[in-house]
Amino acid sequence: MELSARRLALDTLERVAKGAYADVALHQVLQRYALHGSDRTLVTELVYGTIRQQRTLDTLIQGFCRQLPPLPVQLVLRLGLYQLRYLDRIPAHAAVHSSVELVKQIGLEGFAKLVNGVLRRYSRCTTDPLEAFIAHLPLVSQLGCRYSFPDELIASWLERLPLQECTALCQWFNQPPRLDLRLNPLRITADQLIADFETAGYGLQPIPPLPQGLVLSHCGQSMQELPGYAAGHWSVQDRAAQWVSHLLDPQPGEVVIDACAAPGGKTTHIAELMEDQGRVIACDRSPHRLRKLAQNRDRLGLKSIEIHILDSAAAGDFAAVGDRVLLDAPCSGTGTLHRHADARWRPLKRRLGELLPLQAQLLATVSQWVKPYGLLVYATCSLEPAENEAQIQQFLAHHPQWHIEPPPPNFPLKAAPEGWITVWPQQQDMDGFFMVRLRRDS
Ligand SMILES: C[S@@+](CC[C@H](N)C(=O)[O-])C[C@H]1O[C@@H](n2cnc3c(N)ncnc32)[C@H](O)[C@@H]1O
Repeated sequence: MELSARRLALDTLERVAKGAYADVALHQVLQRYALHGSDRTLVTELVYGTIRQQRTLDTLIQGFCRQLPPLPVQLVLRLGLYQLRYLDRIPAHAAVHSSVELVKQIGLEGFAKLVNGVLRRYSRCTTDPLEAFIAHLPLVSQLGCRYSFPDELIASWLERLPLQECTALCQWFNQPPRLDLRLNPLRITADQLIADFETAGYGLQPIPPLPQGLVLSHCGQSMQELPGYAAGHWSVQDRAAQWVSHLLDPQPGEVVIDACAAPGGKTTHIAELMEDQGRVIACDRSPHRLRKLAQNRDRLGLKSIEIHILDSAAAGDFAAVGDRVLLDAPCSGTGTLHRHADARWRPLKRRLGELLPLQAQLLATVSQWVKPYGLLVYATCSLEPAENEAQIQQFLAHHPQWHIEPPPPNFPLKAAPEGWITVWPQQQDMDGFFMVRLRRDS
């Protein structure tokens, strides 16, 4: 059974190598073969782990082989080395044997000796061979190979963090993501939800001082199989993302516009905080993602959310309509690299070239949706200053009728002197985020 799990992991990795998103490719495989329990866990771990550690694994492969083998063999080697290096529960002989069998199974038996040789040499090493392979590289590339990140991300972090912090950030992003839930107070109490999970064999702990936040101790199941999902008792949302809606602080009866709303994590939180009273206008340009928002809204039983398919960068539809507006902008996602195993490999500079003008245009347009003296919250799950601090400075320079309103003094996330909040994962043990409140003066 374990061998077939590895074969499915290999098939998924091949699809990702051809350009598929890792989560989409994995989801399709898990669905098609109806995998459950330990097989599901193993395939997920092998796929995400191998993609995440790709640069480290390739550095090892290059160190052991004179030239890189063809891609399918390289993928088998990555999988084998991943098991040897990162998975304590798989004995070395099993990792080597199953990799040799795997390369035979895909019709490349001519490479069985190479796979056997590389994995055996690695498993016999008494010290980590990686350090010798990277010793001659500059510091940025050494860190990139050791923690498996592209040089451009490491270089960007080193501009703002001391070496020790940068290392801690890399290590934090290489941990499997934790699962935070947000309970729906309109449907259930925290005590009841914790009791329901306990009955089903799961530990659920509150996350003080976050009012609706709960952390799940472990999860081998898909979300839908956990207690109370279909009944709308909770949503999945990281604690950092939950703080964004608290910074917005929507009140019952208000008009609140979520300009980039899908799939609705924050929209539904906003409606819950408003006790489902008032008007929550959820806009997004992606009909597919908005369908997910509609499903979440209906599952959670929220009536105050209306959905609009539109380009929020262009639309003037809601001039001075919102008491509060949230712009949870499309961004590089460099604060959530642990959640999307392949995200770190998307070229940052090229992505910023597309995102920065879009974010600026979105800010310019949706700021007009705020009533005089109303509030706008700008948020990203990025750690890149160009998408965050610089974007806000540029907005304020061109919009003198706006100013930053720092969070209230009792707000648990500490703000910079400028009034914005940057959440560094390695310091605060939550997703990386940027959030800021802007007040319209007139
Ligand atoms: C960071 S995600 C939003 C996540 C969402 N707020 C949540 O908490 O679930 C950014 C969203 O912006 C949307 N988007 C990108 N460009 C847009 C535009 N010009 N107009 C409206 N939505 C846009 C994307 O489709 C995506 O759903």
